[in-house]
Amino acid sequence: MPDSIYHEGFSFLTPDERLSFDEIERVARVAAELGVTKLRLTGGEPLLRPNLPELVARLVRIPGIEDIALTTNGMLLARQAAALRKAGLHRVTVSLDSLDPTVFARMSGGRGDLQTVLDGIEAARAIGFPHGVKINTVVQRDVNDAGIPKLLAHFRHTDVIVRLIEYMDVGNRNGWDRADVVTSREMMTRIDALWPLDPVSPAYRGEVAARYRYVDGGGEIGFISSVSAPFCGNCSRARLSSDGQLFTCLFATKGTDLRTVLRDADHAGEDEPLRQALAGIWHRRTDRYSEERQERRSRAEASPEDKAGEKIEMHYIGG
Ligand SMILES: Nc1nc2c(ncn2[C@@H]2O[C@H](COP(=O)(O)OP(=O)(O)OP(=O)(O)O)[C@@H](O)[C@H]2O)c(=O)[nH]1
Ligand SMILES: C[S@@+](CC[C@H](N)C(=O)[O-])C[C@H]1O[C@@H](n2cnc3c(N)ncnc32)[C@H](O)[C@@H]1O
Ligand code: SF4
Repeated sequence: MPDSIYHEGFSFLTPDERLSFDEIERVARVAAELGVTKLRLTGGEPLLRPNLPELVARLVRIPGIEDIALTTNGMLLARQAAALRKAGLHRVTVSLDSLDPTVFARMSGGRGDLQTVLDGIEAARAIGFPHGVKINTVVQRDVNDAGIPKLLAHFRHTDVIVRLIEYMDVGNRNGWDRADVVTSREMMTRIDALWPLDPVSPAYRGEVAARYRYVDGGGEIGFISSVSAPFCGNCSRARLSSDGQLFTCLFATKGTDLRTVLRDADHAGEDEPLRQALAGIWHRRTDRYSEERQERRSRAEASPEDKAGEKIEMHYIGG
């Protein structure tokens, strides 16, 4: 969220514009009735939402929900980890792009503090989330790629799984250039030369990360190749923004307004309109942005961001 746009005078959502916990819980419950089993709380920064553990406790109780994860920048994690664990959160993913304070500062817009994030990761590990702790690392050429071995070495021989993510053209303002992408194949070659790797079978159909283990027993690592090897064919994710828009693709230009359905006074307390809206959106969806990007590239057309129009910004719908 660049300072130039989200400065102190920026008009953020009012409490009434945001979905309440009751409304989020209701969407999650109806989604679970339709077959959703996994929820992720992301953002924006989810730990800025007051009383987040209360929301977690409510979501955990929904029949059919087997896995609740949280993706966070880690700054407020140390002080909230215990309450989140107590509320029933299954696992935590912390975004961490570098262990070099200068690179970290550059990639986080000069905000945040590396040691505080590391303390948050350590707190989460010490508390012990049942489905574990992961690190999301977005790799950008000549920005943080040289520091990846140091970051991996830090977490080898721990139960923390690092996933290296190809830098994507999300939103409209990250100045993406394909030359900045370090492909998973390239990263894998570099890492394999240091610590040989062996593939591990996917844990579930459509798993986003390709899993590997260090042959020397150093643990597990994942590669997320959304640019070089798109996985739209297996995409099973919908994203609900805090003001109640449902997005069926990370690169969507518009969402569908569920807040109006939730607050429709003529059908107060009825779940059926919400169920129909959710099921209808999912059945109609045809999103395959990353595959289309790849196809344009192979036809040597203009880059997709030239054509895509205003995409939703990633901080609005999470990763
Ligand atoms: N293009 C694309 N990228 C995605 C999608 N889902 C995840 N990603 C990328 O992968 C990163 C990690 O996503 P997570 O949901 O944390 O990881 P995951 O491995 O899919 O999740 P788990 O298997 O639940 O641990 C995101 O921050 C994105 O960069 C998707 O649907 N499309
Ligand atoms: C948008 S953040 C939101 C949640 C939280 N504020 C955080 O920092 O983790 C969620 C994830 O998006 C991913 N992400 C952000 N920008 C990306 C990009 N350009 N390409 C690929 N993934 C990206 C990162 O992996 C990050 O873990
Ligand atoms: S680009 Fe869109 S459709 Fe493809 S995997 Fe990502 S979210 Fe799903």
